Amino acid sequence: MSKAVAKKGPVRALGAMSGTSLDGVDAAVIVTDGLDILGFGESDYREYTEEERAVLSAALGLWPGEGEEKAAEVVMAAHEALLGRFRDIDLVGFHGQTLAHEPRGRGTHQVGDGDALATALNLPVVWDFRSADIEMGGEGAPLASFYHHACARWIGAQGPVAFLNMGGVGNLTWVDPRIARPEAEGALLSFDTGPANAPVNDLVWARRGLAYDKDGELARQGEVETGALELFLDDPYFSRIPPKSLDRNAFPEMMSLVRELKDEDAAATLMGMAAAAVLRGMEHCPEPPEMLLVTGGGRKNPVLMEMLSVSLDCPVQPVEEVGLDGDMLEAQAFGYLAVRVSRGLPTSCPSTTGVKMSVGGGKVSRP
Ligand SMILES: Nc1ncnc2c1ncn2[C@@H]1O[C@H](COP(=O)(O)OP(=O)(O)OP(=O)(O)O)[C@@H](O)[C@H]1O
Ligand SMILES: CC(=O)N[C@H]1[C@@H]2OC[C@@H](O2)[C@@H](O)[C@@H]1O[C@H](C)C(=O)O
Repeated sequence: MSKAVAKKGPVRALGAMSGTSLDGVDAAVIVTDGLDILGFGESDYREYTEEERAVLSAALGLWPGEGEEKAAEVVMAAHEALLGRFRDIDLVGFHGQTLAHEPRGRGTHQVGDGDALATALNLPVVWDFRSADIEMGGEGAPLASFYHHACARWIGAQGPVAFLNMGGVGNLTWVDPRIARPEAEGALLSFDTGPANAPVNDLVWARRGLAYDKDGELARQGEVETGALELFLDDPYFSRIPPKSLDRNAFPEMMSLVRELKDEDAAATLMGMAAAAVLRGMEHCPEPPEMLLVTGGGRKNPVLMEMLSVSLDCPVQPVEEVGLDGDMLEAQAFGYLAVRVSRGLPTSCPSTTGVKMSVGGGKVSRP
């Protein structure tokens, strides 16, 4: 093991996440011993160009060997350029780009090669975080849950809180910080709530050539079509007991449900579906959280935040309200998880992914 990974105290880990909304790569430094957050460092972002996004979008659903080379090139070039800007890094946590996710079938596929990245950066790289969990019967997602537990302790939460990540897909982690170890029974419950921003992005791209509905401007002018919403909520996914996870395009019927609607109503309805999926998800919490802390791009959408606030009994706040960075939380999570993997600590457990027993997923590649 390289000296940097083996050293005992805190390390400066660089986490990188290329999420399901296909907007770009986030990278952030976190200082941690794999248990506690000891500090935060620099962060940076590399947006995908329109051409790159088109390549990634066309590769969604592909499995290894099915012609994903172009997507791999896009992902690797973006990561090498972005991660090369950072200095004094001990270890990299590289999530890659999820192209396909079928935990009960073919597994999960994040494109990107950790071996090649380790060589390019001359640093140890932890990657392929999800496969081991799936091999042991888990969903392979969500994985940020253990980091959310560290966040809840870092903000000094005294009772249960919930983290909601509204990226392309939504995921929720209920945390009881009074239980010190995340893998201990009762400390965590996590699962994907449903589609979040991805359907609205797809809609405004197809109809208006926009990457996303900025500040919910389009949705704000429309009305939620309740018939479509009810049909969407009939899907058995929402009553399934968590843990559970989703592929980005797991609800293809959403688009046909709004096909006949004018742009404003279609955007409002898709946003309403994302919010309603969260409300259904909240019903699975073991006890009501003291607050819902929202991370990911969706927290910047006032229409979505309003939909959540009016329907939930607890305060709904962006994570910035408690001193965290909602643009970088997932990137930090994969830095934190990389340190855990390098130290043999678990990264998921039965209540976060449904895995049979706690598991530390992830390969370590050295330069
Ligand atoms: N000002 C804004 N108004 C409305 N929506 C926004 C705004 N800013 C960001 N978003 C939405 O958030 C998305 C990006 O979110 P984020 O970066 O959290 O996604 P991700 O990391 O790709 O996803 P995931 O967490 O699912 O992997 C954008 O594609 C857009 O839909
Ligand atoms: C398979 C996969 O990449 N899943 C992502 C996706 O994006 C959000 C949601 O679906 C979550 O399950 C996960 O990412 C977060 C960061 C996680 O693993 O916690």
